[in-house]
Amino acid sequence: MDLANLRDVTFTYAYADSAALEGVTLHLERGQLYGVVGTNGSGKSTLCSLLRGLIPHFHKGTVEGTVEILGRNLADWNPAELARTIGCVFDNPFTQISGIKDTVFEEIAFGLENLGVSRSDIVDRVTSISDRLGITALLPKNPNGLSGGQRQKVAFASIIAMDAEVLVIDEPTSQLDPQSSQAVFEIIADLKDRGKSIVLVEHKIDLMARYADRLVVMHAGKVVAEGPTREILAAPAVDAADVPRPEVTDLAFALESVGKGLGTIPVTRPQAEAAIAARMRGAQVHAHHVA
Ligand SMILES: Nc1ncnc2c1ncn2[C@@H]1O[C@H](COP(=O)(O)OP(=O)(O)OP(=O)(O)O)[C@@H](O)[C@H]1O
Repeated sequence: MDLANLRDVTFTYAYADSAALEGVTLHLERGQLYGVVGTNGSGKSTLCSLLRGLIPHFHKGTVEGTVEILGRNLADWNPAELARTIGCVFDNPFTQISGIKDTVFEEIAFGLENLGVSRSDIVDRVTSISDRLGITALLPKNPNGLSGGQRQKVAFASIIAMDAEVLVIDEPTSQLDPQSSQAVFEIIADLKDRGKSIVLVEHKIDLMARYADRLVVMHAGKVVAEGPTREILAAPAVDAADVPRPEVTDLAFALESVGKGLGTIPVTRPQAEAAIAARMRGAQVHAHHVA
């Protein structure tokens, strides 16, 4: 069964003059980490809201076309059941924190209590995710006194702790420092390795290049490309959508344009290092033959 099938979907928010999604046809499989990239306003968050069923129940507007989530038409899902099946981290951590809990621990535990998880399981899950995110020291604190980045980690931890089958994650690292961003990506990659299906919106292209299995490229409400990350980052659709490439990819293209190509287009630093090492070995062998 597929994660999602969208066929010719157009969505216009109530009172908006133009469509936020336009003629989107997209097939998402389970067990993959999909990265969604595109400039501001290209429709990434709207796509997340649709996959999570917030459109059209919460965000009003007109949906045309067909949306199937886990083999079931979106309209046939019970919203509460969909919420349990698909965990969603929103791009604004300020709206995701409940504001009714006195400690970070209770904030992260909140969703688990609603699911009826036992107290000992709650303690295990909250301590384990907090440890991985480096927020153990925050657990006794009041959530209202946290910095933006700390809030973002708590919002992320609250959703991850719930262990949903599918995760839709919108810009989880927008307020995080580089080490914390990396930790968040590693947690997401581990979840994928444990069989979860993940749709992740993120602007940090180097992290996307390293961790996403496949990329969905959006531009002006349309999906303009979808495919394996390395292939997509080398494709012209990325330029047309104004999405930046990783620096190592730009560098490889620049070398190619002056006739000194690496013979491959890397999208991560380890790939670039391997390509350069192979090129240097080739040059040494050549020099040896010439001598
Ligand atoms: N609640 C809303 N009501 C009306 N229009 C909206 C609403 N939310 C988003 N839009 C519009 O829909 C379009 C797509 O917005 P969306 O938030 O999906 O883009 P995005 O790619 O997630 O952008 P960003 O990178 O800035 O988060 C934009 O033109 C935006 O102005």
